[in-house]
Formats: sequence, C-alpha cells, structure tokens
Amino acid sequence: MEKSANFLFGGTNFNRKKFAPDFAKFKNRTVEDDDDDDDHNKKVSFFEQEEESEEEPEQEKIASSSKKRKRKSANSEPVEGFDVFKSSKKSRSKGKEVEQGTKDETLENPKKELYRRMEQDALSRKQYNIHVSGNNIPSPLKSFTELSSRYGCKKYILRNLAELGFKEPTPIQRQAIPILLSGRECFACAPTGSGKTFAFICPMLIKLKRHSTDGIRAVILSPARELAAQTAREGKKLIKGSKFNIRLMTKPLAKTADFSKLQCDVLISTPMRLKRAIKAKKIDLSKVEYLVLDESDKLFEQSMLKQIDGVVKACSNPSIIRSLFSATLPDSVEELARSIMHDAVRVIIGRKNTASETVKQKLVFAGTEEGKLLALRQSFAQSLNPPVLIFVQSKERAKQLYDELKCEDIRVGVIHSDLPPGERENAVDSFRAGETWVLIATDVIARGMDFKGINCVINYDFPDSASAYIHRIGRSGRAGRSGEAITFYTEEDVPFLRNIANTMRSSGCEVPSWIMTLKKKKWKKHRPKRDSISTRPKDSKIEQEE
Ligand SMILES: Nc1ncnc2c1ncn2[C@@H]1O[C@H](COP(=O)(O)OP(=O)(O)OP(=O)(O)O)[C@@H](O)[C@H]1O
Repeated sequence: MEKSANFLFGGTNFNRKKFAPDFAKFKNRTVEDDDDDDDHNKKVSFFEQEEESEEEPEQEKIASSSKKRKRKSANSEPVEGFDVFKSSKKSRSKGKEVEQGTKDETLENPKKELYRRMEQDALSRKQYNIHVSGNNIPSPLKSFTELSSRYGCKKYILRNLAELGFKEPTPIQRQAIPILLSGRECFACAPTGSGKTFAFICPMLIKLKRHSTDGIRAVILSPARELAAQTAREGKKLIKGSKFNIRLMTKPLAKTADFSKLQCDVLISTPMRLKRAIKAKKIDLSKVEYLVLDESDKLFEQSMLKQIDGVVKACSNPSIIRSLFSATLPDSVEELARSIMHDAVRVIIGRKNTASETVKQKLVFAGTEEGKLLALRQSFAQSLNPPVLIFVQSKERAKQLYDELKCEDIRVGVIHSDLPPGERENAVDSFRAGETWVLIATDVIARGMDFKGINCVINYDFPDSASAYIHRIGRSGRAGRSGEAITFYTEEDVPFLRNIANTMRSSGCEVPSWIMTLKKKKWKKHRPKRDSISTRPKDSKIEQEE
C-alpha cells in the first residue's frame, strides 16, 4: 500500500512555512480518510489538500476542467471544491479592507473559511462513512438540489430522481458525483445495493449536457449482458424528458448498425461485444469523454483484461474521464487502475470489501450433496418466502437443480450461460415480474443485478471466493432493505469456511467461534468436483424429457 499512497498523494504541495501558525494548530489533527483496514497508517493532513486556484465560476469550472485536464495534474487546475482558495487570493489583494474589518467573518478570513469547510467535509464524510484519498477532493453533496446550485444540473434530471422516489443521495452518490463532475477520475468501492449505478450515470448526463450528433460520447462497460441491459434501463429512467440517446450494445445492433450514423450519446456494452466492433473497425470511440468500468474487479480479471485493454485504448480522447466502480476492490485492481488513471480520487464507503450490513447471514452444514437438497426442500416446506435466488457453481449444476425442482409445486426458473440470450432475458424478466418465485443461477447474475426485494439468497454451492460471496448475497438487502443469505457447506468446503466467516464478521454477523479457530487458508478459486445433484435415475429423466 506504500506505493499506492505515494501515487495518490504525489504532487501534494503544502507550503508549511507560509501557514506555520495554522499548521501548528492543526498539526496533530488528521482527516479520517483512508481508514479501511489495510490502510491504517495512511492519514491525510488537512493541509495536504490545499491548493490555490484562479477564480472561476463553478459552472465554467465544470465545463472547462475536462478540457484543461489534458494530462495536467489536478494540482495546477481549478477544481470544484476550491472556491475557498480562490477567495483566499482575492482577499489577500484586498488586505486593507480586511484589516479595517468587515461584517462577514468568512470574507475576512478565507483561511478560516477553508478550515471550516474542511471540517464540515470531514464531518459529513464521517457521518456517511465516506473515506477518500487523493488531492483536492470536492465536498460531498448535501442534497440532490445541490446538483443544480453547484453544477447547473438540468431540471429534468432532478424531476426524474424525484419520480424514482430518491429523496437524498446515498453515500457513494454524495461523494462520487461531485468528484466526477469536477472532471476528476475516480475509483470507488461501495457496498452492494448502495446506488453506484446512479453515482456514475448522473454526473455523466450532467457533464454531457445535451444530446449531440457528434458520435458516442460515453461508454459504460459491464461484465454481463443482463447487467448491461439493467444499466441501460436505469439510465433511460434518468433521461426521461431529454433528447439523450442511451443504447445497449445488443447482438443485432453490433451486427447491423452503422455506428457512424447512429444517434448514440451513451453506449452500454459488455467488453466482448465492444471489442469485436472495434476490431472490425465499425465503431469510433475517439470522442468518448466518459468511460465507466462497472464491476471493475471482474472486468480486470484475466478473462476480460485483453478486451478491456482494447476498449481503453480505443477511447483515445486525452480529456477522457474514467471511473471504476465495484463493491469489491482488491489491491491488485487498485494498482492496475492507477496505471491507467490520472490523479484519481479513491472513494471507499464503509470498509473495503465487506458484505452489505443489511443482510442477515447464516452458515448451514449440509454434510453431503444429498443433504443440501434435503435442507433446501425442508426450508421450502417450512417457509418459502419468495423471491429466492439460489446460486450454484456451474451451468451443469444449475440444470440439475432445475430438473429436481421444476416438478415440485414451486415456480422455478433457471439462468446460466448455456441458455440463448432470449431465454436468459425471459428468466430475468419472469423473476422480476414475480412469475417465478425461485431463480437458480450461476455467477452470471451474481453481480450488479438489482432484483427488488429478494428475501433470501441461498448459496447452494459454496462461493468460490470472498468477493463472489459478497456479490451473491448482495442481491438481497438492497437500497437499505433487509435480506437474508444462507450458505450451505459440506466437508470439502470446511477449509474455506474461515474466509467466509471473516467476511460475515466484518459485516456485523455472528459466526460460531469454532470456525474462527480454523486454520486460515489462502483463498484460491474453490470449485471442487461435487457429486451430481440429480436424484432421479437417468431413465426416468429421459422419459420425462420425451
Ligand atoms: N438515492 C437513492 N435513494 C433511494 N434509492 C436509490 C438511490 N439511488 C439508487 N437507489 C436504488 O438502490 C438500488 C440499488 O442501486 P444500484 O443497483 O445502483 O446498487 P449498486 O451499488 O450498483 O449495487 P451492486 O454492487 O450490487 O451493483 C436500486 O434499486 C436503485 O434504484
């Protein structure tokens, strides 16, 4: 982390001599930034944020910051959140007036105003559990109305937010929106279901201002098509009443569209589809001003890295603002992120890599594969409280469990990567509409999917990593609602129990003490070969299928 800290705070330039008396006052005081567990030693002095800038109205600053940014350090450019410094310069030139005394204390003493502002920001961040690191970080939003007073946000966006029933910004929205609107790059880690989608769509739309025919100006990458479709749908809710065009890169669009003529402001795609279009020279991303990598840690996995690299390179506009969002942010991804980002701000809500605190989590020893099926049937017989989402470790097992449950009196659906796109879509839609009560799934929908009010997530098969666990159970307990997660384990999962137990503990769940005495095991992808779920003899299965 030493290296990352240097990166983030590199270029910080506090003139201790000039502000010696103030420094003495604040010397022992630190902003409560960066206090997630792996960063305990990294405390940022109030002064490390200080920078002077030319006076410029906030609106103009937003518009100009991305143009000015062109690979310049944010230290040398005006950034939202720095008006206190601007007034500092101005009032120094008017020193006499200050000496004579004016009624307004804040105008008299800009430094005081600066400290007051910094203290307010620190308090607000503390209240919302926001941890930030980087230079010149804009103040968190107090309310959505600040979007118009601070950033000139168009009325239709506020109207749409109100129509969605959003009364106030979530913590990630409070901090990420001003950062992105200030033309800064950012990588953010916030719990599942905490509103990250609007945290990146909202500033994107405000920054793009209005529909244009100039080609694609923003790209959002999602690791799975269901998530890409959901993000497009959510984005469309926010552009109601505007002429913006948000498009989902579907297979037919990728095949048939003439992208040079296509009316598209924001394109949402999986990396594979977009990379293919780039390779076929069908699409020009050189004007993209805004690139979001949603579920960034997944996108940076080896299997997608090449495609991501292709897209990032194709988005060649030097003023581009890139942002990374996820509920899990491994150190390795942070490192990688920094290698492609410029003077980025790091935002963590709560503690990094923890499960949602609104999900009640439970571990259940099922003994064997048969035991799991029995436990599942029992729990359904006792109380089936739909919607319920069941995760298994492979598509084969998804099919097997579906075959077992479909004949019972339960409305059950299944989704995995072997299904054709239409069937995958139907499975999601039916579950959303309440037509199916139980959805059996592989990890293909473990991330990002926002099914309203899932009561219970069942990890039928033990997840293969702590982050898979966090994302899976995060399909429940969203937007402040409560939820439940049950994780079955068998003998072969026991070596990895401690890892899940640690995650459970850090999100406030009780864990049997014996689990905490187990040896810590280095977490590798844990997908053991398991006995088949099917209980019926093969012949009877064939008969049924016929
Ligand atoms: N300010 C808000 N007030 C109330 N609800 C909100 C607000 N912002 C977003 N939501 C709702 O919260 C839910 C979760 O949001 P979202 O899907 O963006 O979560 P997320 O943080 O991206 O989760 P994940 O990590 O699982 O992808 C959605 O139903 C969304 O409509």
